[in-house]
Amino acid sequence: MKQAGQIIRSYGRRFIVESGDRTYDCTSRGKRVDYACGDNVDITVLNNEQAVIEGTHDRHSLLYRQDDWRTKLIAANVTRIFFVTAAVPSPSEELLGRCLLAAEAADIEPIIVVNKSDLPETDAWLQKLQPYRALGYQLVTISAKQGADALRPLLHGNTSVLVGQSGMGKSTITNALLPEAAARVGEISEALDAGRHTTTHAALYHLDADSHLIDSPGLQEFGLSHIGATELAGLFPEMREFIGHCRFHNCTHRQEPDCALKQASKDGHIRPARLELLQKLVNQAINSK
Ligand SMILES: Nc1nc2c(ncn2[C@@H]2O[C@H](COP(=O)(O)OP(=O)(O)OP(=O)(O)O)[C@@H](O)[C@H]2O)c(=O)[nH]1
Ligand SMILES: [Zn+2]
Repeated sequence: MKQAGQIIRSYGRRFIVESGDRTYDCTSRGKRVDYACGDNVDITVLNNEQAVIEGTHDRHSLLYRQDDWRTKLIAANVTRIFFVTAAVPSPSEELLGRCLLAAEAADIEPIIVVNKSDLPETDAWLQKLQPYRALGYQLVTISAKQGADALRPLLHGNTSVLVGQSGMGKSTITNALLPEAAARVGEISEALDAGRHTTTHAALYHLDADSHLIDSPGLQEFGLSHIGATELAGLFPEMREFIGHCRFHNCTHRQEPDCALKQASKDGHIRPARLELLQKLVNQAINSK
């Protein structure tokens, strides 16, 4: 008999599905792997521990990244993305920029969490991130080692996902918010991860009846080849008002004369680093065709 459930762990090919007050270790029909943590699914129960995923229900949202040929689903049905960053170890501003674009493309609100505020290096990194606040993104500064309660009001009523480079503190945040659940889940993941400390799979935790949190594995890259060249500029909030004012209606904002975005950058309305990111992504989108 089929029953409904939700994927709360995704190991790539194996999934843990929560259904009612039970969890099942699941495989998928035909070895389908296009399921993500947070997906609402139908399962066929085989026994007390095992079930098979038959398919997903419609998704409200899907956050994913795509390198040239590989699609990596990050989380489904999330309403907020927390990009977790810290001054140590070496944060990448490009990765932040790419993640913000993926959030804009998926129509999910991103929030930037600057973790490790206890470290002296944090001030300089926070300064570098101020322009993102001007773009309308919320920045929250915390020290997860001391607690993550400042995030609670932002998590409330949402299904949130933590994304970011490895070592920025996503798991520390999860543990601070959910000491008991994390300890319980630690048992499952230890058996599967053979004692590794780094997060190797996405995991969904319940904060309360309507607030849920997904911790995801650390990212080193964030491929956006699912976003077409013409779509990219519209995902940069500061570029929107200039789109449509270039001399050529199909301007790619690279070599063309009288490009409204390049002019806006010269006039100080668009930071050069952001225009360079756009141009780099347009190059990649055009070359990968
Ligand atoms: N100083 C300081 N260190 C922190 C803080 N939060 C986390 N750390 C440390 O940063 C390191 C990485 O933390 P994790 O929570 O494992 O990072 P992660 O983002 O989950 O990393 P992955 O699982 O690899 O994706 C650990 O040594 C933490 O103790 C903080 O607020 N201040
Ligand atoms: Zn242009």
